[in-house]
Amino acid sequence: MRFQSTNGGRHELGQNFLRNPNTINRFVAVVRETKGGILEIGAGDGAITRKLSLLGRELTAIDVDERHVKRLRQNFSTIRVERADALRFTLEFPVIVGNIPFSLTTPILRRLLKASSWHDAVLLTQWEVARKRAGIGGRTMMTAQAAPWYVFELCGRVPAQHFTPQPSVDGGILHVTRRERPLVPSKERRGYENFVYATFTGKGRTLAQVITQSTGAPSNDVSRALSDLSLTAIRLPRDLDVEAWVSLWSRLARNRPR
Ligand SMILES: C[S@@+](CC[C@H](N)C(=O)[O-])C[C@H]1O[C@@H](n2cnc3c(N)ncnc32)[C@H](O)[C@@H]1O
Repeated sequence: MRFQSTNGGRHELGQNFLRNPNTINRFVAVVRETKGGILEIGAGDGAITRKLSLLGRELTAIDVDERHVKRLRQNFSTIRVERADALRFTLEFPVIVGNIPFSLTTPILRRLLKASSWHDAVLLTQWEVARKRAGIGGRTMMTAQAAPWYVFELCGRVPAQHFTPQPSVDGGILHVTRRERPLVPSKERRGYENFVYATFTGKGRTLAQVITQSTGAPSNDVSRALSDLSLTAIRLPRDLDVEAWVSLWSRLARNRPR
């Protein structure tokens, strides 16, 4: 069935519905391990909503498409259903989940990582995005910036054939957990993020040169820090893990005027 709404067609809304029961169960099994009320983003025709409603927890389902909202309300009388845009709706829920439109992955993730309310997010995103966020094959700048506050875990690959219509790429289940104790004090977050940005975008032939430039620290201090932290073999910022970023921040960048 071709689906139209005042928000645009199926393609614009990223309406790739999950149809594989094993994948739906796998997704909900990750959510089951979390605690507290749940917000489901992009509930669609309720394939995940149905299983979530069996967890016996408070559940709010949103979708931007009014036809889905109408049908969700008819099918799920005990849960709260709202017609809402995931880029605007409140994120004041302990747990945020969803098979989110692939085209909105980055803005939704950015929004989530800025919000302070939730403690777990379970998202079905494009496989490459889920992999990179989880730091497999190198971290993205966004992950490196967020890592002192969040743990990113990859919980499995979802073949494109498990969706209808079939997207051009596989999906991946990403579980993001807020750290109870951040590895960098939250009042230093802006400075830390700037340091990561400056290092990711900095110029230099070696990591030492890049960090010397991004921090303004003397090159001897940078070389000593990299050696003390056993990081001399690392060539690119994306290959630094969260412990390395945090150590470099506290040794070389935190107390330097910028
Ligand atoms: C990939 S489908 C997932 C549907 C269903 N949860 C499933 O897994 O089969 C994404 C859903 O997000 C909805 N959507 C698209 N843009 C949205 C937005 N900005 N805010 C909320 N929902 C949106 C679409 O209408 C669609 O139902």
